[in-house]
Amino acid sequence: MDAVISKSWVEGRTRAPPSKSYTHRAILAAGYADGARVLNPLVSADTEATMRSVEAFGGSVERSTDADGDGDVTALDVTGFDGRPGVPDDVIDCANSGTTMRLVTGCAGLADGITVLTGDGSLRSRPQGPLLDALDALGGRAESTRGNGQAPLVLKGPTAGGEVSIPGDVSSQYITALLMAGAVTDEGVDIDLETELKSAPYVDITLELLADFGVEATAVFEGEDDDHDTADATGFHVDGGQSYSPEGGEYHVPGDFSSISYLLAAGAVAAEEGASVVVEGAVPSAQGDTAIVEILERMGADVEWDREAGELVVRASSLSGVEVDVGDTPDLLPTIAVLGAVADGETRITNCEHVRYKETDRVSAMAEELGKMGVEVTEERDVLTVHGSRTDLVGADVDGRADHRIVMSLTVAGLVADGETRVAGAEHVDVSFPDFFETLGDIGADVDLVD
Ligand SMILES: O=C(O)C1=C[C@@H](OP(=O)(O)O)[C@@H](O)[C@H](O)C1
Ligand SMILES: C=C(OP(=O)(O)O)C(=O)O
Repeated sequence: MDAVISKSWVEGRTRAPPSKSYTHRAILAAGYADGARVLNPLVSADTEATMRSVEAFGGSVERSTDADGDGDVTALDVTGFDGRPGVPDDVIDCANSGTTMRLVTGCAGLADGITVLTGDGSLRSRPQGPLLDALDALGGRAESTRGNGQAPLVLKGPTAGGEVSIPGDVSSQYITALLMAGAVTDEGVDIDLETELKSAPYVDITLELLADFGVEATAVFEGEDDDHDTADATGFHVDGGQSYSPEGGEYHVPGDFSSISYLLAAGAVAAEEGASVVVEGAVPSAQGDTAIVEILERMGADVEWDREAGELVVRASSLSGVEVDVGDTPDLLPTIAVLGAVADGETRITNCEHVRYKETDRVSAMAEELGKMGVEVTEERDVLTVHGSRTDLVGADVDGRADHRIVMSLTVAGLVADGETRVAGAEHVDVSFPDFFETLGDIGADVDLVD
């Protein structure tokens, strides 16, 4: 399916979809528990892969829908496997979801037998090697069928826990996987980081959610580190023998700031003079991607965040290029690249090598696709520089690379490009923001979906 976008103004009130990262963790944590009710879940292709996984280990997931009959899922009632996952009857298909594959690898390490994980072509090309080595070091067995550190994966437990060392600059999801599983091992898990940690706020999300499920895990710091920024951690620790149990038996998922970034970007670049876009459901949480608010401010955008009300307002703004380090916030790169294309001057996106290990190499993808729209972009291994100017953007046929974030960010670029922009692979928004096109349409974007 293609999305065909014409230059348009946006204005109005909209709502953030629930967080993908919190939903994955909440479903799996409920699986590790006796069970729990997950309120305001994101139901998307990726989180459905995590639901299937919990079911494969012996749990169940029931959906409750709105009384108004619109089919919106308001809660997931998860029956858990209480820290002891069973051996799955079949291969688990993690589809396009890196989070599912990594977090479920940790869980598979607890099962007394073999678990096989696979996924789509993109997921089968992403790096799993360090996590497989960690599981081996903990006394389990973990193999890539092709011996290249990529899925399909064959995993054998059970592991009792122990000490592992792992790089921190490939994926923080390895740490999340080991902490979530480590809490229900006999001995607990000590993780020593071999390199600096990238995507650190995602580990903060994990620590926050674990605490809400009554599980204690901590970052380890060396020396005189007073500010205790997780990005500076040298390791992590979780005691074994813990039980997952959220207060009141339920957990509420906050709005998703990676998804919000497209709505804010749309408002900043395509709201008419005097008009605004308001995003509800923007409550503070551990999400690193809340940085989009500060990035927009630095670019000169007129944006206000009422944290108490969970409401963001952005107005028509003229933007200037800035330098942004995305070490903590890899998922913002496509949004920032588009903002940079519209802004005057140079936007340098630094510390971005790990953004190449996503659904696609997003550094190259944004350089090439924005290039097709007339934008001058310079790509280095760890830096993407966008030489922006609103007047340079021209509509073009671009490829969403079967990657939800590339599709959504190029759609936002299409709102300000001269002429028609056609983004191939529009259906992939179902990974994190299934209602993306409807939401944009509701605030005035001229977008048609065509087969
Ligand atoms: O743990 C998570 O929920 C995520 C961690 C990040 O990945 P890496 O840690 O692999 O950078 C992020 O890019 C991904 O979208 C979600
Ligand atoms: C990289 C992403 O997710 P995952 O790693 O779960 O595939 C993403 O949502 O941008």
